[in-house]
Amino acid sequence: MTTAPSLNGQATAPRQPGTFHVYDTTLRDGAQQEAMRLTVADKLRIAGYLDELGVGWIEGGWPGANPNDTAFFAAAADDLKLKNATLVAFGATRRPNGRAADDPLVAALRDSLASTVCLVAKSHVGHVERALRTTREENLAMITDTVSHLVGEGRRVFLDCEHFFDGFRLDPGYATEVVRTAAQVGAEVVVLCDTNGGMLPPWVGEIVEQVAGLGVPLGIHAHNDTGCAVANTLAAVDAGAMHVQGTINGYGERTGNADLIPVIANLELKYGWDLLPEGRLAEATRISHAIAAVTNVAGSGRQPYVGASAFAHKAGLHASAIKVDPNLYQHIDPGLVGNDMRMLVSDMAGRANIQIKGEELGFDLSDRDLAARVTDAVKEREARGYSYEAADASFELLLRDHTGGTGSLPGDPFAIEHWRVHSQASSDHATVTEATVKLSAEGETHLVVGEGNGPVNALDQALRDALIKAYPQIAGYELIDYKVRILDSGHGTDAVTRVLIDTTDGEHVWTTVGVGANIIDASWEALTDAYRFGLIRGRG
Ligand SMILES: CC(=O)SCCNC(=O)CCNC(=O)[C@H](O)C(C)(C)COP(=O)(O)OP(=O)(O)OC[C@H]1O[C@@H](n2cnc3c(N)ncnc32)[C@H](O)[C@@H]1OP(=O)(O)O
Ligand SMILES: CC(=O)C(=O)O
Repeated sequence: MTTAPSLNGQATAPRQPGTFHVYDTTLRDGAQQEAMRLTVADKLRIAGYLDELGVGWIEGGWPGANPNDTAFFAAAADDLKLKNATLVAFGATRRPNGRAADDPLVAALRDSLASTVCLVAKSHVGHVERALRTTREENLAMITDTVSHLVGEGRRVFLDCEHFFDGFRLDPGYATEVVRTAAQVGAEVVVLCDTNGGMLPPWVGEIVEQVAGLGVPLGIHAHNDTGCAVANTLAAVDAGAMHVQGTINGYGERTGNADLIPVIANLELKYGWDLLPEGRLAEATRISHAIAAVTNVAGSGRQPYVGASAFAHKAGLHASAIKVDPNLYQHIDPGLVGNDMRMLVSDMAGRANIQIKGEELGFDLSDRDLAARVTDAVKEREARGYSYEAADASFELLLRDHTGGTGSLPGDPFAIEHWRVHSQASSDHATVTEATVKLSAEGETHLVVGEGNGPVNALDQALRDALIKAYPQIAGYELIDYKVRILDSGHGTDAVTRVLIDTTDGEHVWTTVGVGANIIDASWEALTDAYRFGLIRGRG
């Protein structure tokens, strides 16, 4: 373990495993994200992934608040076998002027059978008086009664102080009293929450440092409304917090919570602390993407550490230095978080991008002149509207043309003689589209007519029927996506059009691009390249 410098230039104290909590709230606060709806089965799968990642605590939801969360805790008690993590039930302090022992929502926490409970409590006088509509004293009594009741029932208790930072700025004495009270009656960690997400790192650091003087183990729960949730979390840690809360992919209410993966990765890779079990950080990218597949809410490609673009390089100057040493333009080795470096090909590419990408695809572009010719061709075609960043297969065909059919892509599988397409209205006013394609393949000529629900569909049908005679494997190809983008929309109906087509053979997916003033020309180019690429690669 190394000791890394903190922002103020002082050495950050290394923490030993076990003394620091990594607490995930994807299943509770993450599920508060707009349009997120997790079933019990989804929650069980996500809990499994979180356990694999190696977080210490998984907040599973609020039993008693809705049937789904109550059912999740029942299912978890039966089926969830966690190896690393402890499952936590979330809930609120009892209602004002009652008894925790009689409160139905506190009963649901007990009934959840979770060994650890995280209670949310008010720490902002405005919320006590206006939202809870009770007195400051009664709020402290609610905390005292609920924490001691659950501790008495054998539960470990953490306490989330809602709106702590705003509350502290308004009335530091009362906010501090809430922390002291909770700790005195048995809360193991008191978590300071930036519920409205309006804080900035220096403000968080200053307040946490003051509260840390109490000697109570502190946690941090930061929302991302200023775009500072991860930075605020680190500021709290620098000031003494020993428990970080966050969600995978930063899911959560409004703009989300602190994204737990960058929080962990920063603490492990920049501060040099060991937080996850050995080797688990290298699973972060896979697990982030697997959880996104379950939530059906994709993470951003630009997510730090785990995003598809996190180590993608587009600019020529970057690529030329990366050829010498990837570390010159990367803050870490992507493999440390299970991600990969990607080289992008576009009009911002220089020779180095083309050489690195070509090498990745099995082409020898070490000849400077050849690499320069391909670079020029890419720039010239991108200026006309092609986009090779999104269409690896078309880039591979372009490389093949420039390397004379050598490398991994030998000769052309078919030659088009001509094609035409026409649509006409039938007697019942439906539009019928027919396409004719004549091509030669494997020494034979095929003339085929196809019908479709539109010109592109009819052309695809005719092309497929013509090729299938020579290449039966085409039956296994499927066009899975077709995207059209108008490039100079100011031109109206005579604008240049870019078409991107995704094709699969059931195992691989490849993307081809076509460009033209005529949408059918653009589609035809992307379509023929899709079949050409699949057939050539199938031979290799
Ligand atoms: C900052 C956070 O994200 S905390 C987590 C928030 N998550 C959720 O709210 C999701 C789950 N919530 C729910 O399903 C519901 O709000 C329930 C079941 C908890 C409560 O539902 P209802 O009884 O219909 O009350 P409602 O939601 O309208 O209002 C919340 C009540 O809790 C009270 N309350 C708010 N915070 C607390 C607290 N820390 N301790 C005790 N009571 C509280 C409010 O004063 C209000 O009381 P009232 O019923 O006397 O007006
Ligand atoms: C508890 C919580 O989710 C918050 O204060 O944001």
